[in-house]
Amino acid sequence: MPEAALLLENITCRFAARDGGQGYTAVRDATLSIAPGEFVSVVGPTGCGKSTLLNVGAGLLAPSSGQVRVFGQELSGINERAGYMFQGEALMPWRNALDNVVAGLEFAHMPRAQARELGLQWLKRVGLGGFETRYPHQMSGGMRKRVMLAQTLIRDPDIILMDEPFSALDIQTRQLMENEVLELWMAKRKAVLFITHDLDEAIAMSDRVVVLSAGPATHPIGQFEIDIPRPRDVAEVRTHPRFVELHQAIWDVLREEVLKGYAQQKRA
Ligand SMILES: Nc1ncnc2c1ncn2[C@@H]1O[C@H](COP(=O)(O)OP(=O)(O)OP(=O)(O)O)[C@@H](O)[C@H]1O
Repeated sequence: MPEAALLLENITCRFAARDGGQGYTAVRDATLSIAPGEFVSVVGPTGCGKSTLLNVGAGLLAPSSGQVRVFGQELSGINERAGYMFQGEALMPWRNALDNVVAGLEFAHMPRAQARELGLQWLKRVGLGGFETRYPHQMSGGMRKRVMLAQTLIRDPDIILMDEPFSALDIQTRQLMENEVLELWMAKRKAVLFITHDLDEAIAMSDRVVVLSAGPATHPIGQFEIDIPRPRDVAEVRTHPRFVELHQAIWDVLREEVLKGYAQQKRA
């Protein structure tokens, strides 16, 4: 078997309580592997620990126990082979689109002219050719997401970590962006870990969907190969008979957890 691009092995994450109380075990003994070139989505009820797992994979959060391996190497510190696209707005408001896109290259000391050239190419690739001098407040939510996408992909990471990147967008813009991500991914075939609470999105995009249990002590409780042919259009694929079948099968596992998660939130 080829080496996993990203392997989270027996990960447990405990958060200390502020008042010196018991603390909270968000994730317990979770194992998750993503092969090179594989697109894996993780779904689970709200607050179950999806972002926590992603942060562990990014090297932003050290697990309480367990191990992270990146192409076979044990990870300590930031995962330099990964690009990370957050849920919220992560653009620097004082920088225009181009300067936001090339920020990572600048930090990596790429010469300015070369970074600029690459930045303009990437802006074009995400449909923002000619918008390089726009500031974040002069762009729509969808345009800002495109800038974030270019900012993530410009460094050509071998692993792409996405945490509900399109959840704030309206449905049409969201589907356009999902198709764009799939197109870019088909061209480069990097390993993707995609976090979402939207099962339709997960099935439409992925090679494999992993279902997490409700918290505390979240861990994977099911995984499903998405054997629907590519290329896929995320809107059209929803009517594919196999999509409907897979949706039913995954929802059967997820439903119970969503109800548990909801009940816990009401108690909190
Ligand atoms: N730094 C922290 N300190 C204490 N508790 C935390 C911390 N980070 C996360 N948690 C808790 O761990 C649990 C999992 O959080 P996480 O953000 O990973 O869930 P999620 O599945 O990504 O949520 P959502 O679906 O709402 O985005 C939550 O109960 C959260 O309150």
